[in-house]
Amino acid sequence: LFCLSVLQTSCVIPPPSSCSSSLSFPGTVPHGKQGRSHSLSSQSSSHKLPVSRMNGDFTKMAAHIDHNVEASFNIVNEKEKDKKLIQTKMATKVSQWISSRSKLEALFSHPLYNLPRKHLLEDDWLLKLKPKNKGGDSEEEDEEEDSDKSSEDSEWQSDSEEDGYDRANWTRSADTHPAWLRYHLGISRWELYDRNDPSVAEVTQQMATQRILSAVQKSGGTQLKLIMSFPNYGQALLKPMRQERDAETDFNLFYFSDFERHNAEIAAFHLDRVLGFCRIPPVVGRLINITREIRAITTDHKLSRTFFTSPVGNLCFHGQCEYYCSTENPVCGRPQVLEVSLASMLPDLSLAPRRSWRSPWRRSYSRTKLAPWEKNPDYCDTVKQTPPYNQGTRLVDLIDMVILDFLMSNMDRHHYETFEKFGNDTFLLHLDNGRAFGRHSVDEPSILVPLRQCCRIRRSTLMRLRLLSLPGFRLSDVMRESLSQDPLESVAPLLSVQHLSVLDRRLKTILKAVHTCLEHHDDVIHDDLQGYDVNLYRH
Ligand SMILES: Nc1ncnc2c1ncn2[C@@H]1O[C@H](COP(=O)(O)OP(=O)(O)OP(=O)(O)O)[C@@H](O)[C@H]1O
Ligand SMILES: [Mn+2]
Repeated sequence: LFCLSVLQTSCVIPPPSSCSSSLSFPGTVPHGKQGRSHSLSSQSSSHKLPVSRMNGDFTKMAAHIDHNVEASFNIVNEKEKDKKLIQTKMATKVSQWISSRSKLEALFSHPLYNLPRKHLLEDDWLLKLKPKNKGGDSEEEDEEEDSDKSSEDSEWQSDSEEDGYDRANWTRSADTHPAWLRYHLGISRWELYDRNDPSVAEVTQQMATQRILSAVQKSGGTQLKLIMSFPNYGQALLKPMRQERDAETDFNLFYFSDFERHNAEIAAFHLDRVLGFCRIPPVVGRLINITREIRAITTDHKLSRTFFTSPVGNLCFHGQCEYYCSTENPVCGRPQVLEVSLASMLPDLSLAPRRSWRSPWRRSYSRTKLAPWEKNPDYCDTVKQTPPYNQGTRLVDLIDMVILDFLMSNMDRHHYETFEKFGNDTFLLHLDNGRAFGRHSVDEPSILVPLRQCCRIRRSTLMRLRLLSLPGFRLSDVMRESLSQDPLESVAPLLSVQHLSVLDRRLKTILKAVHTCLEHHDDVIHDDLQGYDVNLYRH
């Protein structure tokens, strides 16, 4: 294997892709980000057991149990009753062991979640470190340069330990970078992050625990959001808890007049990852102290002016924004403690501009008007001929997003974004999921309309959905397990049992819709597994 990037000083054999759209064409040399950023390892900290290991363990354990049962039988041969009792005990043990086996680990070890990675060229990375002024890029020179921090790396340095920020001595070497920077440097044309990149777990862990140094309101969008800053210069987008997490959206409310939910932002990140997309920035839950971690440190005067104590003595604020920023719609602590979601910030727009695309299936956002797709059953025929949906993977990317949205009942996907650098050949960012998981008692069939009208789906997506419908990988089970990693789970489950179980129901509906498509059309499958031995990916 060889390594192309001028940045790297050593090469590691690249691991397979952890996310869906980063498929390589068979026969190409895989070239992963681990080959580019030498401090990154392909081992995930949270998923240590590959399934083959677990299967091995299972066989060993089964053999051990068999042996024990046999031995026990010899001793208690004459006592039929005891024999039955032991048999029952052993059977219970085995079933307990099977049920305690991690379905999530098994899922992420499945070949469909470890497809070979697409061959990445320099232009397929969102960001790159500035090239050196001096010629040459040998390892020795890199080290030499790293030690000579006062010259070329000066712009990465900060001596300012005032205000609580860390002293930053970032060089070209990845191990001097904070986790958020390593995560940013890992963003590629086909995925926002690599599921196995340890920096992603580190970013999440740091957002949940690091000291908060600053909190200011984020402009743009309609609801209250804060940008929080951490000592290592990382930042996160905060959305507060505004209603009980299990409160169902009022049936008389339109989709555009509903509060955002912090738990929906968290659960959406997990769902997107479980579906194998990796298109939502890492999100984590946290309990914050409104006085200490917002009011006392904010330099945002517009925000400071909105704090007040409620009649029952809870500390509240409402900020200033287009909707719901009023004394009638406060964000309140108990009495000062508030549940929030923290989403890792994407690279600044000045470094990585993004393009916002209006969804062709956008709702009318009116109480009376219908959107064009609601009036014309053949609407997709037009979309299919309209750039950028007429070539590349844009249409099936949109269908992936529709599947995510139908599962979590998000009707608010009016726009999606892409990184401008990558033009039309890139993944779609699934930002803003705060209005998802609002109702569990009903499903929203209109969210699935693009799939029904277009009848197109990626083969890899369909196969992963089928996998998630099997008892061994059941979507609700892997989601419960994935969410259990979030710190807020210790307060209360992030998704109630009802919200979890509707995931399985909705998954069935999606598979039925695809089945109906397959019965009536012959170009339903976008074959992104062409050239692969599909049997390898069957279950
Ligand atoms: N993790 C992130 N990093 C950087 N920017 C982000 C992130 N998440 C969202 N944004 C940007 O902030 C804008 C507002 O965020 P978001 O859409 O979540 O808020 P909102 O109040 O729900 O907006 P709207 O009312 O328009 O739906 C988004 O359009 C997006 O460009
Ligand atoms: Mn929104």
